[in-house]
Amino acid sequence: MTTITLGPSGTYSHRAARAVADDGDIDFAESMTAIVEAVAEGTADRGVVPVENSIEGSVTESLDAFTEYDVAVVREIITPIRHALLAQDDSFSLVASHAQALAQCRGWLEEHYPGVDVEAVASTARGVERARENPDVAAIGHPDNAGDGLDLLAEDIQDQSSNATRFVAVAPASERKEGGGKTSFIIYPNADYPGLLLELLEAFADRDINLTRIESRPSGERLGDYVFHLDAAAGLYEERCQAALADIEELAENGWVRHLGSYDTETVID
Ligand SMILES: O=C(O)C(=O)Cc1ccccc1
Repeated sequence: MTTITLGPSGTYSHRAARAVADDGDIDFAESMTAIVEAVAEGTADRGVVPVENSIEGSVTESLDAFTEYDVAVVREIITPIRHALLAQDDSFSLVASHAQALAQCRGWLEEHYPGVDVEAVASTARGVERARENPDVAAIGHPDNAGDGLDLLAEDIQDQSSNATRFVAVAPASERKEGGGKTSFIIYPNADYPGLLLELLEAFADRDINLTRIESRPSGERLGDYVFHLDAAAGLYEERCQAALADIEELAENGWVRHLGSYDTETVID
């Protein structure tokens, strides 16, 4: 079974993917969209992408890919993220990393290297590659990337000590499950009236279903028109969850509702 995730080797996504790929068969792609697309088109069996970080919030590219491609969410992996600064020595003038990592360490960088240039690259491991090639470049990434010419200049440089990222494993849509403690929905009501969002939320509240997350993303159709990503702490095997789904489908009769399936959560510390 091939699992695809953000590469090259050594990214945080790679670490999360190891928990999914028991056989170690892991392929790499350069973007969240490419990972979700590979699963939707059948070139990989599983994809592992980050969806949310406790400091920086949503990974919007992953959410938008779930709207664009029909896939199932089959697992959720929460993992603590501890960033290190890696370089050949202290003489660097540029810090290269994934935009999320740069944002999670913004305060630390301003305090310790004020005015240093930053450059967003496709992944933390891409930044590590750049730093290995060029003494002017430092990278932010997992400390295990040190060695082979790269020193650990500082560890635990994230702005909050409890920095965690939620990853999901996606599978082909045909593998959607009803069993699991959580369910993800994407709702496009294609409507705009006072109380619409309240009614969508009531479908869950009235049945005592806790929502763990709601995020609006622009639909791309027109300004002020949104797609809602909603995670509920209930499985589709539960009657109350099916009833909530029926309600939101009715409310979104001019648009669409997609459930990405039910799944369980696990915390992976490594
Ligand atoms: O670039 C990586 O290593 C990723 O997997 C994306 C990412 C970046 C920062 C925190 C969590 C995930």
